[in-house]
Amino acid sequence: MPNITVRGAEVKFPGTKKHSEPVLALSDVNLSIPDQQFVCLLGPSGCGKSTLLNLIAGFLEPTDGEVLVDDEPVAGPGPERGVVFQSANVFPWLTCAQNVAFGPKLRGKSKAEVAEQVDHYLERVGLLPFKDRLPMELSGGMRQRLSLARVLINDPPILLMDEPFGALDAQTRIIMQELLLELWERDRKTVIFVTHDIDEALLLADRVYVMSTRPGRILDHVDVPLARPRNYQVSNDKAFRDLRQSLFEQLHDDAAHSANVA
Ligand SMILES: Nc1ncnc2c1ncn2[C@@H]1O[C@H](COP(=O)(O)OP(=O)(O)OP(=O)(O)O)[C@@H](O)[C@H]1O
Repeated sequence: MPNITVRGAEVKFPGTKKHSEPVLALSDVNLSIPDQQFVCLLGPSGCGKSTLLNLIAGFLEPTDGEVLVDDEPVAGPGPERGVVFQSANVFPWLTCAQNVAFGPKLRGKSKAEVAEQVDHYLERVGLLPFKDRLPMELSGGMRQRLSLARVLINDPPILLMDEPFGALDAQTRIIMQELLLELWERDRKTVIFVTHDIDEALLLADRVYVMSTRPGRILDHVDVPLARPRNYQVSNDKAFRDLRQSLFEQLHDDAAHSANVA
């Protein structure tokens, strides 16, 4: 089972015609994520959360340092890392069932096996009654469920999620967070989940990594001692409220400090 190590990672984007200065997006980032841990990367907009996730996904290479999965350097995207993006990643011309079948079909699974798996994963995300619908007939939350099913059917041991519920309304967002918790309780995949929402991070994570304003560094990590299984009511716990306050202060102080030195 894989674990993830990021050592001394730096990402510097070269200057472009529009922005002639290079952008130092990440500086000396170190992480060690054991199997089955649910980790949130928490930080303000533009601090480099997506850049860090893209490094681990293998979409980007570090300009310094290294990223290892199961002690092997990451040399590009791989089947053991499933990625869920903020906007639903689905083919609009395929039905829900066809969308979910896409991955296993590509891997040459038999028709019967694919059909059975498609039903199973659509059921798990609550979309089985919509299997013959097109994505445009679904709500935003349902489309994101479909994205999740498309990734889960490939059964990657690692899930990389980039603000997957960021575009959803508050109620749908809670339902999706609880669905993700339920799926995770059963599968215990290693999850790295990007968010700028403190409550979301505390509801979901075993460990929250707090990132600084740009260039992104890991300021701190906080282990979340709240009992599992969790649902949204955990936010009424005193421990939750205390952690929320302390994370808020940490993010606030870092933002104030960088505003003063800017
Ligand atoms: N391809 C790129 N070329 C140049 N600069 C980039 C590129 N991608 C990201 N950046 C810059 O790197 C910094 C970090 O961006 P990133 O998207 O990782 O932040 P983020 O924390 O995920 O932000 P948000 O929460 O708003 O999505 C930003 O200043 C961004 O403008």
